[in-house]
Amino acid sequence: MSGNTFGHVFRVTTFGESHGGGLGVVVDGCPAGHPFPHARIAEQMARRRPGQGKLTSARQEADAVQVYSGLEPETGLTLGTPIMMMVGNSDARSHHYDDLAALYRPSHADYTYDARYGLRAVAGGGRASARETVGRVAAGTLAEDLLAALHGIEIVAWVAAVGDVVLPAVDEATLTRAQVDASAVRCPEGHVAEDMTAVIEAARKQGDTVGGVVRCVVRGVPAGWGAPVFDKLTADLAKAMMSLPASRGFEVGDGFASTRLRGSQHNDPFVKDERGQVRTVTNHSGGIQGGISNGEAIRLAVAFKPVATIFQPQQTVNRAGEAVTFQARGRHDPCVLPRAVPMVEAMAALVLCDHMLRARLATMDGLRR
Ligand SMILES: Cc1cc2nc3c(=O)[nH]c(=O)nc-3n(C[C@H](O)[C@H](O)[C@H](O)COP(=O)(O)O)c2cc1C
Repeated sequence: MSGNTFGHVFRVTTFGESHGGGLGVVVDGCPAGHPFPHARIAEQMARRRPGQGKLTSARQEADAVQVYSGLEPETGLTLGTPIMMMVGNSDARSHHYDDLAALYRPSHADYTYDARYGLRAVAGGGRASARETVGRVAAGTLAEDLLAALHGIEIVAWVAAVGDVVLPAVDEATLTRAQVDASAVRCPEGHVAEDMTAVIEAARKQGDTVGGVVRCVVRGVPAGWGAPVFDKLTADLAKAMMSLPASRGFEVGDGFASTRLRGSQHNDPFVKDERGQVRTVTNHSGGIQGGISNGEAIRLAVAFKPVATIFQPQQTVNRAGEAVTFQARGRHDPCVLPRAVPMVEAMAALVLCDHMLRARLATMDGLRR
């Protein structure tokens, strides 16, 4: 397996390199008859793209998605056949990467790609570049649109920490993308967003980078999605999030903080609500128990590292193993957190859409039309 495909029923294969002809995705397993969400995909692609201001890489890419297959031309409905989406690369400055063929950037993927394949696409970092996520965000937004249409599901991610600046809490029941996008850093609390911006600006001026945490809530997932052993929702979400470039940690519910609680504090008591629905009073579990959704909001967090490309001299070795000093050039993100927000939303949508379709195949009721 090459590791370019994700999902079981709703399957995506991404393709393309950062400085090649373009990048995209083939989606296989999308149900027929769904109105293709062109506008929604364009919106999420705009939130993902570089060139959004001083906090992101200055590379200018329009990232307009072309759809090559899988839609009925007259109606724009999905045909149930593979959907191929692609964006071109127009602002690649490959000469900035000339030195990199012969040396290994510290904490980037040059050495490990060489170790794995014996060669690599040097310019722009090839598939190690976050440009690979173009295909994920396009496919994830289609998945999100299916989840919204069939179950009214809403997915909202936000920047919850940058360096030492931490957003204490938000109202996860009502938070909207508009509130998240009120600041360029994508933190919904104004004064915290300002502090985060200052930290990113300071890092950028020092030629350095800074990491942080994206949190995400998924509202409206019914009880009963997931699988009990290997393909637990927790496990699939962990794999999805940890497949994002620069991700270094993953939590569901209270995550690592749950280790500081007693069972008596962490347990989520069950009650029946006014509609006779089984609910929990609290949601420390993050909406998943035994690998299966319990009908509460799914709450997760992803930690992103301070990315590798800093504009300071660094010690490394070349392909011959000789010690050299490396000085980066080009356009890079001083902090990837604001752009990671739509990527986390997309990966959550891909996992949940796959499990929505799998849940339908799991029972006789789901199979009856
Ligand atoms: C939105 C986003 C933007 C990124 N931009 C850069 C960048 O400008 N420079 C860089 O060195 N790494 C960047 N990265 C991270 C690299 O793609 C990643 O660190 C590299 O592939 C090595 O993989 P690893 O960090 O997951 O081990 C970015 C990641 C994300 C999510």
